[in-house]
Parts: sequence; C-alpha cells; structure tokens
Amino acid sequence: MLRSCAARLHAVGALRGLRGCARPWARSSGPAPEFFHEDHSLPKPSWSKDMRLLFDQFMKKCEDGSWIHLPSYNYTLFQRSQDISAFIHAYLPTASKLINEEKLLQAKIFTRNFEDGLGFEYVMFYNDVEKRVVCVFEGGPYLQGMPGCLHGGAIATMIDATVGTSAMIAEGIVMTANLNINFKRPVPLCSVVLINSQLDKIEGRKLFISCNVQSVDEKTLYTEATSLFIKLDPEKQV
Ligand SMILES: CCCCCCCCCCCCCC(=O)SCCNC(=O)CCNC(=O)[C@H](O)C(C)(C)COP(=O)(O)OP(=O)(O)OC[C@H]1O[C@@H](n2cnc3c(N)ncnc32)[C@H](O)[C@@H]1OP(=O)(O)O
Repeated sequence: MLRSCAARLHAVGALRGLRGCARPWARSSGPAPEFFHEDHSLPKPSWSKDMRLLFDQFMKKCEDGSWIHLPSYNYTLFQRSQDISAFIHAYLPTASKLINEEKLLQAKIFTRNFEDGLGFEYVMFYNDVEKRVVCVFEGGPYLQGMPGCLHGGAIATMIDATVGTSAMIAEGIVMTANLNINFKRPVPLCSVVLINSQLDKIEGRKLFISCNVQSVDEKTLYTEATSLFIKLDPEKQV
C-alpha cells in the first residue's frame, strides 16, 4: 500500500514538473494557481468501445496499486506569467530571448486541443516496478496521412508523449534529444492501439527508453522506436 501511494505521488509529482529539481522558477508567492482543470484521460462519449474496454481493463489493474492511471490536462505546466518566465529563464535561457511571454499564457498541450473524438484520444497508465508507461491511443479522423491511415507525425507525437511521460516520471524536467522510429505497418485511422514504453537505462543525465506500437490483439506490430531524453541542467545554458 505504501509503495503504491509513493508511486502515485512520484508519478503525479513528476508530471507536474515538481520532482527531481529544486524548482528555481517558483519564486512568486501567493496561492497556487488553478492550472489543472478537466482530466482529459477519463472516458468520453466519443471514445470507441475498444478504447473504453481497455480503459476498464487497466483501471482494474490499478486496483492493487501495481498500475497507476495518469491524469492529463490541456494546459501547460504554468498559468501564471512569472512562473513560466522564471522556468524558461532557469532551464532554457537561450530560447527565452526569442519567446513571446504574453503568447505563452495561451499555450496548451499540443495533443489535447482537438474536439473530442477528432484528434488524439489517449490515456496512459504507469507501472512503477516495471518502469513502464502504456498509452491506449485512438487517432481520430483529423490525423489522417495516407488515405485511411494515421499520419506518421501523429504516431511520432504520441510515441514522444509516451516515452516523454516515462522520462518525466523518472527524472523530472527532461527533453527529447533523439527519437528513432521504424514504421513497420500502417496504423488504420480511428483504430485503437497500445503504445508500450520501457525505461531501459539511466546513465547520468541520459535516459534511454524504448517503445512499440501494437494492435489491441497484439497480433500486429505497427511501430518500434528508441529514444534518448536528457535531464535538463539549470546550470547549463541550453
Ligand atoms: C501536467 C502537465 C504535464 C504535461 C507533460 C506531458 C508529458 C508529455 C511529454 C512530451 C514530451 C515532449 C518532449 C519534447 O517535445 S522536447 C522538444 C524536442 N526536443 C528539443 O527541442 C531538444 C533540443 N535539444 C536540446 O535542447 C539539447 O540538445 C539537450 C537539452 C537535449 C541536450 O543538451 P545539453 O547541453 O543539456 O546536453 P549535452 O549536449 O551536454 O549532452 C549530454 C549528453 O547527452 C548526449 N547527447 C545529447 N544529445 C544527443 C543526441 N541527440 N544523440 C545522442 N546523444 C546525445 C551527449 O553526447 C552527452 O553525452 P555524454 O558525453 O555525457 O556521454
């Protein structure tokens, strides 16, 4: 029980960017802003039967604490300009010179801004013992590439989001340095797939995470990927 609570806090803390760093950006005082609103990883009427079925199966696995359902919001980490500004100055000082801070207040997570059922529908689960994140993903009709198929960029995006979540849970503030993808079979548009990621090793600031995309019956391997994430070092001028 203790382990499952610790793992939950660990996972949610990492997703909020609060773990594994000294939070040098959090200089402002006053009450914490309400930046987490609707959890988009909960069932919606637009979800397909397959998506709902897999959600229920994973929620069942969460009952003994071995898996954790990861909430997901459409906002960026901060909704207060001085917090965003302090974060960027601490971690991305070079980029900060080119960023329009006013526009940043409108920033939203790329994968969470289509109308329900048209774009990225997904939910992620985390297993702390196995260091795995599984994403149940259904790419809607607005993500078409070749006729009837999911766009490769949409697949890459969801792979990045899944391995990125795994990296954030492990080490906090990270960025993708390398993402290598082999597209082996086309993913049918509007089908549900499983994105399985595995944290393979951590070497200093480097996290190596592999990933595959499979059909729900696990008979078709659509995609394989390897990735490298780097934990950001506020002492370095990136
Ligand atoms: C609730 C809200 C939460 C929402 C969250 C939802 C989660 C969604 C998650 C979404 C996720 C989306 C995520 C996104 O979209 S991240 C966006 C895409 N990524 C970027 O823009 C990153 C751009 N690159 C950089 O900024 C820098 O290069 C970084 C920061 C990555 C490293 O620069 P830094 O100056 O810090 O490091 P270093 O140069 O000292 O290198 C350190 C070590 O690493 C090795 N190395 C470096 N690069 C590579 C490479 N390409 N291949 C192989 N190795 C490489 C290097 O040799 C060295 O090794 P060693 O000599 O020590 O052995």
